[in-house]
Amino acid sequence: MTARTSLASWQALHAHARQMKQQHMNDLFAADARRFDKFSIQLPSLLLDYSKNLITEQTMQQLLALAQDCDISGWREKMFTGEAINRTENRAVLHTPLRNRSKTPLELDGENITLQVEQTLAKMKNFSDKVRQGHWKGYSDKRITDVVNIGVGGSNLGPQTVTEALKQYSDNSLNVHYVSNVDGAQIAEVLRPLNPEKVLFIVSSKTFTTTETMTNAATAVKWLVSASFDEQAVAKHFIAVTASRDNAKAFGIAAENIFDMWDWVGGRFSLWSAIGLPVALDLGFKQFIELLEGAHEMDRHFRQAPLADNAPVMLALLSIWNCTFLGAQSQAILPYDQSLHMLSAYLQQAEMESNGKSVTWHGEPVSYPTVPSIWGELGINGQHAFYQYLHQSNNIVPADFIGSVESITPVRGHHETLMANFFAQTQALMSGVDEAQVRADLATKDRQQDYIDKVAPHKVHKGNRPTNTILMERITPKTLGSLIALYEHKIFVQGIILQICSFDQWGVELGKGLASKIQHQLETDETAAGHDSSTAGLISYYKKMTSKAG
Ligand SMILES: O=P(O)(O)OC[C@H]1O[C@](O)(CO)[C@@H](O)[C@@H]1O
Repeated sequence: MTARTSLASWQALHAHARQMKQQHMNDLFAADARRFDKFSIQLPSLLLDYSKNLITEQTMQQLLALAQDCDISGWREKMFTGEAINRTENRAVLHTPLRNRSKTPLELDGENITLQVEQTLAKMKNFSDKVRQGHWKGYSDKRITDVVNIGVGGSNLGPQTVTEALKQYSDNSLNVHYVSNVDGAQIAEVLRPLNPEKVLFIVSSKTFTTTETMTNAATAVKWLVSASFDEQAVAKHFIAVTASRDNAKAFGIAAENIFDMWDWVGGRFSLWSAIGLPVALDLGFKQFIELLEGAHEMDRHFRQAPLADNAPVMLALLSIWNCTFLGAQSQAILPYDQSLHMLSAYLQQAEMESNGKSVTWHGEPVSYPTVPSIWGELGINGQHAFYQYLHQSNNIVPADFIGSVESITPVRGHHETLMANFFAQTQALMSGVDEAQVRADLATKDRQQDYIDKVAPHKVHKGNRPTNTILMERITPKTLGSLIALYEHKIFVQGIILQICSFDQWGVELGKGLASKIQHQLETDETAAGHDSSTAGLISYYKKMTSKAG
């Protein structure tokens, strides 16, 4: 297969990038009154405006040529039809059938995937209805009031991001809590106010081997049994979501309390599977289905829209343009809607665990930057914290601004203030203000010349900082489903163009292995052998201090 760098479209983009670095977006906007119309895409759930990027029509044509050379359409079909595109693990990548509300039949290795998905959804419906309606009883025959999801990474971030985003849609039948950190402080804090008789634990782990999750789950079992004095209580208070029934059963979860997921669903793409059960418990099954419908709507757009009008494809191409060709190293996710306060953490895992890699599909070193580091915060909080850096540092940080036309929780006067900032920031990042303007402005304020000379350079904003604006109609289960699926497909397209294996995560294994060896050394008298002097020194110091404290 041709290396990306030897494609004519790739080389042409490099040459074009050199020219574009000399351009300013202000001039591009001045030269073309139709820039917004040309560089925006309107979908039922959202509007994507990407006109505030350092692009021209030629840039977009060249990026689309690259997408075609990389056979995005072909790879997209391979994903949707279940080819084993997760090469290193030889697995299909099938999060899309989890939300295929058209229920299009799909077979994989002789198994009817659609049927398996529908059966699990039916089990989720029965279970969530039963718990929400108070028919599922704890060991002392009391109804469940609190649900604690124990899981980490993809088994936590998806459902928690959605639960937080859709709080306003909950009827508060149940309180849903999340425990992900193995720092005992978190589980202790979550359990402290809860009544064991009324708590249901969901142990969510695709592998059912993740140390942090298993440690938290074991603590939860002890907490329950020490209150109920009955090992049998576990069957009424613990359920599991996993691709490993055997591991869940070995842990002590009753077979009928296990919800299946499958190896063809990646952890960070698993929100749509039974991993989303806390969402169904919190909001009701109907709203969980609406979330799936929103994602399915985006799947259809991604699969059917021509590449030039395809929102996920555009987001991916622009990220590659900004990072691989123009040299940006990080990207900010800046939601202005309070409900999306966990979105940047969610997308951090989705993009960085997928594409933060440095060898190609063929195991050769990649010779170009792959994906940026993803970070972010609610926009308004960011404005009063790190936006200084976005506006005036020497590093260019492309940013996605995400806001809603309508607030879910309208409070008179607030939304306009919020959205005025939302629109102002992308404008300021794009247009900036040059020294002549700064000086003219200070002069109109009757400032002394020596003050103007001193301050003017500090007030210059170079502008020309790329942003995408995603304007949602309103955050609902459906539009949120679409938004998340938009980014999932963006990540897929990035991976194909950059020739990265997006669906494995070998990079998390090395640390896991070392931690288990070190844990043994912490818990026993074994000396901290087999480490570099820094790690050995730290472990010895820790052991000395804990033995003093003990
Ligand atoms: O669901 P599991 O198997 O507990 O894994 C949790 C998370 O851990 C990771 O494997 C990374 O350590 C993620 O990919 C995954 O989402």
